[in-house]
Amino acid sequence: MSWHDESSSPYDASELRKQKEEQVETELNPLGHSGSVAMFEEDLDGGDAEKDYVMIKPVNDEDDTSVMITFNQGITPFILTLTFVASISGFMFGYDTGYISSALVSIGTDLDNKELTYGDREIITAATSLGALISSIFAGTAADVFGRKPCIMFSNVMFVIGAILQVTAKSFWQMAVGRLIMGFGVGIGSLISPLFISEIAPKMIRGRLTVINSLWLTGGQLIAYGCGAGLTHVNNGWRILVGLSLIPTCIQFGFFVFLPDTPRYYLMKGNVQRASEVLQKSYPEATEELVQLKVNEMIQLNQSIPGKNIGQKVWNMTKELHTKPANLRALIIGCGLQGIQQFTGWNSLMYFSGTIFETVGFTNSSAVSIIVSGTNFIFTLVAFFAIDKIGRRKILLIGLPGMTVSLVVCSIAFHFIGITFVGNEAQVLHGGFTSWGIVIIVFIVIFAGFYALGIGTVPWQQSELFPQNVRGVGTSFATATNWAGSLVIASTFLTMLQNITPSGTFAFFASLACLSTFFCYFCYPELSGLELEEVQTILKDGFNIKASMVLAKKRKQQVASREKLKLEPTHEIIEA
Ligand SMILES: O[C@H]1[C@H](O)[C@@H](O)[C@H](O)[C@@H](O)[C@H]1O
Repeated sequence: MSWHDESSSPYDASELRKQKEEQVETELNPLGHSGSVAMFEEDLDGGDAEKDYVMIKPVNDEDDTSVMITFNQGITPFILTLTFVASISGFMFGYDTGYISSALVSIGTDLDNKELTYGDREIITAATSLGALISSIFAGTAADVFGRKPCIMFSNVMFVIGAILQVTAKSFWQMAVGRLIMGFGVGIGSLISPLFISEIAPKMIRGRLTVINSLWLTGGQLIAYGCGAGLTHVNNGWRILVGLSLIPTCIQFGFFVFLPDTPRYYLMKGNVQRASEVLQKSYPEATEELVQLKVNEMIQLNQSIPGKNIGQKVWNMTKELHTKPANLRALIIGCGLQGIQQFTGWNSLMYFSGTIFETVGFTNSSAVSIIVSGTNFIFTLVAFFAIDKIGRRKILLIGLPGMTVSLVVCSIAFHFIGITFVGNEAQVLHGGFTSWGIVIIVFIVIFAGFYALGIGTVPWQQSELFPQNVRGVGTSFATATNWAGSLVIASTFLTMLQNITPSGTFAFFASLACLSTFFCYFCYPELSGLELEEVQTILKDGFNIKASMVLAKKRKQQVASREKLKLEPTHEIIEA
């Protein structure tokens, strides 16, 4: 696949600008208002048809190069189909990371005719995270070179090979290699699915649609826990558990044979025709001229990075990502949020909640684990409704303090239970079912709720932070941070329990959650309702928290007051 060569692009930026300004002035300003038009709700052909766009002058637009043309339509079945099919990757992510804890219990002597050692278990668990870390480093660039859709289909192939190797495994190493290959698929899917969804989503519900991926993810974890509990005592039940993962991945592959890639990707490749077709299908009510305007604008705002070959392009993109202030800020936010998501300790509960609950006196630990992952799922659903309406920033700033308090309470409760570790053995001062044990369960469930509402969900909105020309590498860095964090936590949690006690471990997570609240308060602008291209203007000369909140609010008002705007077509929307 070749890179799009800008020199052959039929679009010249200044020509485009002129053309667009003329259109803005003559066609879109029938009432004759002067200056750079902020916003209109008039049909291009001047008819009475339902209005489907607004024109927006972006914030801090010093060089005045662009006028945003945003579709303002509801969601269509086509966009919904694309979203649901892409988010099957989320399900695979959740299911494949979720089934392993129960599979490990039921494998018994099925591999090499001997029990798995503690180290074997760690290797089998960590292999998927390692595979995901490796593939996420390359996935972003691959998505730009080969396309989003072919990469997702490639991840399906990895899932199938990985699952077959595991289902038929007679030896430990075959199982571990199967998990590693499955991890390649998980890493690719975890990056590309949210990226794909954010590129096809209408801006006002982009957050929600991306959360569908997280819903499938946490739902996948819940289903894996449920199936795992049901199959624990079935002979070779773990093979069935792994085999079941083949169904969704084959469905996704089958659908993608017929579905297109994103318009933004087609434009990167210079395929204007295909981009227009997909946009038109996504917004059937938009006029042809409007689609064309949108396409032109996307070309203008998303100039691709120069370079003779892939290596040079990747190098230039990485340079652009680190040297351009808006990109660097996006990178700090993207990696920062993914790091916070992992280092505040949630996955230690996903992987080891059974151990923790047994230690504090619960015999039916798998039931409690299902309650915890069920809470994760339900509050991801709450995030689904809140993320665009209440906004990403607010739910983060509700979630992180809530997590901090829950972790502090757990830390205190662990102190009173008095657990210490001698080797791998937990010794409990006040054993059995105590009131401090109940406090721990209750606050772990509350922690799960606050986690899922904010930091469990928001970091996966990462694609919206980066402009198209560095979106691939940018999301790669952020996703790799996530998997590196997950790997570190999975492999150090038990050691932390032993060395700094459970009370110290939870206090450590609490202090990180507290620091993270400040990070989000100072560095994370409100991006709900903003165009992907508009986010760059926000990050251009600072984190612009205040400006972002004003802008997001105004975008919401625009949508809410469409009727009023028809009567009153000129409103200056944005001031610097
Ligand atoms: O957003 C997800 C989700 O919160 C999962 O429950 C967790 O296991 C993943 O690591 C995370 O990336």
